Amino acid sequence: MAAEKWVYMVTAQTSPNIAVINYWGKRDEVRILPVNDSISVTLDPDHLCTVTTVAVSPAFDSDRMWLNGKEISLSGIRYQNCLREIQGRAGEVKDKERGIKIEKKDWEKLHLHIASYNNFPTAAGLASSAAGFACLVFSLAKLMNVDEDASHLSAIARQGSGSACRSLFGGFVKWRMGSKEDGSDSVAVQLADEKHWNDLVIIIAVVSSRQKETSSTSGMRKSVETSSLLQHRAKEVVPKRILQMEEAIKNRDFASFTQLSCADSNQYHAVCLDTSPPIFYMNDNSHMIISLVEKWNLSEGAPQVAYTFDAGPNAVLIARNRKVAVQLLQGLLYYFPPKSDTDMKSYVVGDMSILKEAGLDGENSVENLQPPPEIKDSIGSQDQKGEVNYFICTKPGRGPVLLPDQTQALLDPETGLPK
Ligand SMILES: Nc1ncnc2c1ncn2[C@@H]1O[C@H](COP(=O)(O)OP(=O)(O)OP(=O)(O)O)[C@@H](O)[C@H]1O
Ligand SMILES: C[C@@](O)(CCOP(=O)(O)OP(=O)(O)O)CC(=O)O
Repeated sequence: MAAEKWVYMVTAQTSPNIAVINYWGKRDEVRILPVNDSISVTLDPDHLCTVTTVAVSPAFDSDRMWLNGKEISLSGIRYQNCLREIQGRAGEVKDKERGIKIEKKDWEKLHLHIASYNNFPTAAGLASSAAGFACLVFSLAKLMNVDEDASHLSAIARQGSGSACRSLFGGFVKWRMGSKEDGSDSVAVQLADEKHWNDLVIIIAVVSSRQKETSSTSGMRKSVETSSLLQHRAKEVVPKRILQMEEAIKNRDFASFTQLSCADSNQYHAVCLDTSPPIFYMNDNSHMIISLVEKWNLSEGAPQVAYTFDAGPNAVLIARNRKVAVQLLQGLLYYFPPKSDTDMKSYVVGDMSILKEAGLDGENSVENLQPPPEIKDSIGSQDQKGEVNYFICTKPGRGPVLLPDQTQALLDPETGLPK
C-alpha cells in the first residue's frame, strides 16, 4: 500500500422495496432470520432512491458515516455486522493510473468514510432501512472488489435490516426464510425483473412522513412475544400465500395478486393489533383509502387496484395499468385535496406524466375536480375528505447500480468528507 494520501471511492444507487407478502417476526434477532418467507416489489429509483458513496483512504483515521448530511454512529451492531461480513470477503484493488494498490490484508487497517442520502422520508414506513442497507452493502462490495453474487450480498444486507435483502434485486423479489442456523440460506432471489409486468403503476399516499412511534424492529419483537395470530400466520397462512403469489406474478394475474396483497396487508396489521400492547400503524386516512379501493374493486367486478401498508399509515396502491392509475389519482385528489397554499408539483411527485394525463398538471384547479365517474358511480359521492401529505407516482424498478459520474458522489474526491 502506497503512503500517498489518495482517496478511492465508489457511488451506488438502490431503491426501497415494498412487501406484498409481509415479513413480520424474527426467529433469530442477531442474524435477522425471519419466521416466514416474504415477497416484495422494488420501486423505480428514478422516483425513490438512496445514493451512497463509500470511500477508503490511508488518510482516514476512523470509520465515519453521514446520513442525509448528519454524522451518525457506525457502532451499532447492524452496521458492524455488515462491515465485518463485507471486509471478510474483500479482494485486491488496483488503480494503476492513480498508483493505488490495496491488498486483501490492507483492508483491516484502512478506514472508511460513508455518505448516504435518501430522497424520501427516513424511518417513516417507506423502507429507508431497506434501500439504505442494500446500498451500503452493494457499494462496499464494489469498493472492496468482493466477488459474490447478489443473493450472497443479500444475506449480508439482511443483517443490516431484514427487508434490505430484497433491495439487492429489481422487479419482484422473494426472501427465502431458510432453515440453517447460521442464516446462510436466508437469502433473496429475483422472481421476475422490472420489465416482466410493466403495466403496473404504483401510487404511494404519504399519509405521514414523521418518524413512527414503534419501529419495525421493536414492533415485530413484541408481536413474536405476544401474538398467537403471528404463529398461525407464519405456519399456516404465509406458506400457501407465497406459492399463490409466485404464480400470480408469473402469470401477471392481477386479480389474484390484488386478493393476496390486500389480504396479507390486512392480516399483518391484524397481527399488530393482536400484539400486546397493540400497535396501530394505520390511521383514519389509511382506513379511508382501503375503503375507497375496496368499494371500487367490488363494483368493477374485477380488481383494479391492490393495496399494501407497511409499518406506517402510508398507502402503497398498485394500479393494474396506466388508465386505472389516472382514474385512481383523480379519485385520490378529489378525496384528499391539497391545502389551498400547496403547489400541485409538490403534492404529486415522481412520475409526473400521470398527473398530466389526469389533466391536473396545468392551471386546472383541483377544486374543480369532480369525482371521476368510474369511482363516483361505484362508491357514490362521499362528502368526507381526508388528509395526505403528498403522493408519489412510480412503478416497479431495477436493482442496485453503480453511478460512475463523479459529480453524483456525496464525498469530496480530495478530502473524502461530505461535499
Ligand atoms: N441511506 C441509509 N443508509 C444506511 N442506513 C440507513 C439509511 N436510511 C435509513 N437507514 C437506517 O435505517 C433506520 C430507519 O429504519 P426504520 O425501519 O426505522 O424505518 P424505515 O426503514 O424507513 O421504515 P420501514 O422499515 O418500517 O418501512 C435509520 O435510523 C438508519 O439506521
Ligand atoms: C412491515 C415491513 O416493512 C417490515 C420491515 O421490517 P424491517 O426490515 O425494517 O425490520 P428489521 O429486520 O428489524 O430491520 C414488512 C416487509 O418489508 O416485509
